[in-house]
Amino acid sequence: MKSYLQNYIDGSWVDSEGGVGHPVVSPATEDTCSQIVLGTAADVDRAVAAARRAFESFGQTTREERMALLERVIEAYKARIPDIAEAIAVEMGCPISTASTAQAGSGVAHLGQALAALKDFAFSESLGENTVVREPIGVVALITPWNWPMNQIVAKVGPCLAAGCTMILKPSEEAPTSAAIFAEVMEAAGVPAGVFNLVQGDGPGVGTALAKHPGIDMISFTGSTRAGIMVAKNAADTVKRVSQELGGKSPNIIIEGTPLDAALPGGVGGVLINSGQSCVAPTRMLVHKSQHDEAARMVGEMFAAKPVGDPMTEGPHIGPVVNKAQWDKIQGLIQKGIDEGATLVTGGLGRPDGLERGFYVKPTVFSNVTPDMTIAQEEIFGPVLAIMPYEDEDDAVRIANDTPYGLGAYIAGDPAKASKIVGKLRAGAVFVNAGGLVFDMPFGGYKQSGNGREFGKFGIEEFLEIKSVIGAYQPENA
Ligand SMILES: NC(=O)c1ccc[n+]([C@@H]2O[C@H](COP(=O)([O-])OP(=O)(O)OC[C@H]3O[C@@H](n4cnc5c(N)ncnc54)[C@H](O)[C@@H]3O)[C@@H](O)[C@H]2O)c1
Repeated sequence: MKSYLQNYIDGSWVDSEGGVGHPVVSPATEDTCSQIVLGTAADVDRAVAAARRAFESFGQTTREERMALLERVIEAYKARIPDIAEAIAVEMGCPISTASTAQAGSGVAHLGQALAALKDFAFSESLGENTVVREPIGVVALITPWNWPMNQIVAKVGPCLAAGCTMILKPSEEAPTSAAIFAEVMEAAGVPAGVFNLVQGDGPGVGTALAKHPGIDMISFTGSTRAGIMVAKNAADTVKRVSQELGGKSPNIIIEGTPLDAALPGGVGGVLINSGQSCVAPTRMLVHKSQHDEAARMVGEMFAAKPVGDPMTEGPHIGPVVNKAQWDKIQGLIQKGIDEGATLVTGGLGRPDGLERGFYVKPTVFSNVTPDMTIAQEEIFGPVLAIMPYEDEDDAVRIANDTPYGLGAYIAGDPAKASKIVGKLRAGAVFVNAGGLVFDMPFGGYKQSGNGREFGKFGIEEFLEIKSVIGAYQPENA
């Protein structure tokens, strides 16, 4: 795979000022598959200066100009989907079929939704004699994770362009080459110099420099709650807006009496896709005590039947988890589940049979998990499911809400009964007999899962400031 040893700043690929090389390790082979250069605060200064200059004109563009630009970006993006998918599969281990469809494919969906939302977005509204105007906030830093790397990048870049902001992207150092290909997409689409900039780097280096930078108006952050808090603290001195899309531990309530053969597969698929490395994965399955043991048996069989293998081959299997640190963390949490008294239904410690190399994890199910256990509270980010028995509906809601997170919640069963629960769940998205993202619906968390909302018109709103114009005024960009 190609190495990317430069940053993309002010419309050109440029060397880092003082950056050091960083090997990208394939989680399937444990070998170096590519290399980037971790940028520096000097690179951030240069990118911010370019983005500030570009904002003077890009912030004044018309809706039609930005729509035409987004159309060009979509076309350029489509041409690179195979390259983006391959990069994702190699660098973070998502099997190539899912990397092509769900991962790389999501880029077209997000850019398309940004374009559709921009078409009739209300940038101004009259209030009596006066006018409320929504304007681009300015220069935005986009900090993204490795798990759905392109989905997270494009969910920010599309609305950011639509709003008229200029930006600096810092992708995860774990999945940096798909982001570099995305910068090539922006170059090919003719995005004006300085509007989109890419600075590769890690959290303590480039991430911190972005969060603290006085020339940046907003940080749009997706990642762990731990890092999101550090970003907000570092951004506080410059009073920049911080939008946080953070971790999750989503409950999946199986309503009492629901036939299990229909209710279970959706939740199982939601955990296993991407080897459990999805912020909104339904990783706690809440089952009435009368159906708990049967559900555990059935889910255990489904997990045991899931093949695990090479991400570069087509098929229904799952791949490895992203890196050794993550593999070690998951092993530690599986051990905690055993130590704290949960019932190990299938999977467990170590690699699956026949996979001695690569960060592969056994699809693992625990049952009889109680809310006080570590595996009921912490985001594991691996193919590990906790099945938790509940007494009655109130108990299910209490358990569902009993973590610091509030990203997603799932309900399987009778829609009338589900409807009574929806309003009691402290989560930013509730999936009723459904799963998967809907790209024009707002996406974001309650509680420590964050404070932002992304996707479509809600994504555009994130990147706008509100201006009151008191008195006679005729907006040009209504
Ligand atoms: N809510 C959502 O929309 C959403 C979507 C995807 C992933 N996530 C979450 O992301 C996490 C997994 O991703 P990850 O391991 O890459 O997360 P992470 O927090 O380790 O890293 C995310 C990004 O933040 C950067 N970063 C790390 N420390 C930083 C700091 N101190 N200052 C500035 N930047 C810093 C990283 O370099 C990376 O680019 C999970 O918790 C997952 O739930 C949330």
